[in-house]
Amino acid sequence: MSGKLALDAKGLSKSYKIGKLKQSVLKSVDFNAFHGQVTMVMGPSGSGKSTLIAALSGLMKPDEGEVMALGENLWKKNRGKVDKFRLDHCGFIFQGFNLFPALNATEQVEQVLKYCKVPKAEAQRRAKAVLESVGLGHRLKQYPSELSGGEKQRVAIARALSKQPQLLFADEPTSALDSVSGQVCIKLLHQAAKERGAAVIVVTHDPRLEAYADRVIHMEDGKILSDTMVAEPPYLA
Ligand SMILES: Nc1ncnc2c1ncn2[C@@H]1O[C@H](COP(=O)(O)OP(=O)(O)OP(=O)(O)O)[C@@H](O)[C@H]1O
Repeated sequence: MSGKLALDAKGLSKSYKIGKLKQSVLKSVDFNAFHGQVTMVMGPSGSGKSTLIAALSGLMKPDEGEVMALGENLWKKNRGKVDKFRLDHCGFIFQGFNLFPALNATEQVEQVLKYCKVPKAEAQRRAKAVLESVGLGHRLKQYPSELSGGEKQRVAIARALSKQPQLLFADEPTSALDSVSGQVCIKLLHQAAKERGAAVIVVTHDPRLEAYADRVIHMEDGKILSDTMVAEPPYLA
């Protein structure tokens, strides 16, 4: 699986209308990502990174262009099938963690598995195992208000990993974290690519994360300016 094309997008364009003004946010962008690789998307604020992720993951339909995701033409599907694709194959990690305040760490993960129709006993077993794998075996019953920022992000990562997605999207996953927690977070994403063959796409401003990237893409003003394969990622050194 590793090294195979997971995402292949061509000619993605998107504009937003604000009053009478039309702002072009993606300008015919071609993008691809491979299983087993961490692809980092960097660029200034407003350059279209989050919009690109949204178009690649089935969150927002582009005005033009095509996304082949795991061999399927994503935007040719009807809304329900796009949602189902996202549920079955995509994991998301966001800057703000997006945890439910009323659920403890285990329940956060079980909730997602319930949506994926995993039987209850299996969901309980998997939630515990995945939380242990991100180093939260001692925080299984804690609520978000009782967890540090780094721990909350690890719950969010556990939740995203629990359904074993082939496509993992992280949008500024470390920006609310101190550098140690940020490193733990990126190492877990890196592990998902290397051990499970997920295609991991990370939008970030954080240059420290480049050390874990197989590929770094720079965006500016709705276009890809550069796309660099890191021949020997520094983390191996
Ligand atoms: N729903 C929307 N309606 C109108 N404009 C939007 C919408 N979403 C994004 N934009 C605009 O599109 C542009 C690109 O936004 P996007 O979030 O993709 O950029 P970004 O590179 O991810 O920025 P940041 O690094 O600040 O998160 C911005 O100017 C933003 O204001």
